[in-house]
Amino acid sequence: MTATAPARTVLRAQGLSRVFGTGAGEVRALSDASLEVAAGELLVVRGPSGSGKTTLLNLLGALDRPTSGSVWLGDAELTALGEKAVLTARRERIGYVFQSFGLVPVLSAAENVEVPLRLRRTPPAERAERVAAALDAVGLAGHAKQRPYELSGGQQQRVGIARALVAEPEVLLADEPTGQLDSGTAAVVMDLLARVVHDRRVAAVVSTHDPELMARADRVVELHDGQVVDRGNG
Ligand SMILES: Nc1ncnc2c1ncn2[C@@H]1O[C@H](COP(=O)(O)OP(=O)(O)OP(=O)(O)O)[C@@H](O)[C@H]1O
Repeated sequence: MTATAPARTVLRAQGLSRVFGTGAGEVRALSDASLEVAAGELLVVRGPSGSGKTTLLNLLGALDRPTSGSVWLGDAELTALGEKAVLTARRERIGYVFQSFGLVPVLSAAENVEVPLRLRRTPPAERAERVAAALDAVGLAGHAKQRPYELSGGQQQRVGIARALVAEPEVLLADEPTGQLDSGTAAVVMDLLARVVHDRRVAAVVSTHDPELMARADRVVELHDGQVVDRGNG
């Protein structure tokens, strides 16, 4: 008999709420949302436009602070850290993938992937090695010198994934990563994301509108009007 150790929880949100003050009054974007993500798990957050997916991902990634509730990354309570410590946690422990890729247009694919390593002051020789390995892992070894405009949308997002993973984060957050891709390319990118999450044992949260992308999820959380309404296939 083989015993499998339960997967380690890496990211945990407890009772997260976020209220935005606007000229027209208060908007409750997220209400009392709780979730956990384990190492090597791909959690998909789905829900209609305006349901709070981006708000939730921004809070999980410490890009925003909740009105109430907490986010834990391992033993560290992200929501209790000061600005400097949050910045360090973001650089060292979390990788981000954006819907519009977020690549720097004047930098090559390799230079874009290198950015997180420069921010972490990784020595140049090690940077070159890790960038090459990251581009290889997303199938772009032959495209290192190309600028973003010389790449297709799917290739640009693969560069985005390589950049998010090059520094070996514990957490990967992707907000609508396939939102600007046609359905065939979206499927390729989502398959790649699922593979790297499982291979590298990253705890990943991916938001999407696209029902087809649910198939790659280990677990699905559904948001409606800022509330977790359903735990889908999990
Ligand atoms: N900075 C802000 N100020 C005011 N209201 C905001 C702000 N950010 C989000 N909201 C509101 O919070 C709610 C949730 O928005 P959010 O962007 O999180 O939804 P979403 O599910 O990501 O939507 P989409 O799928 O369209 O990207 C919406 O009603 C939105 O208008």
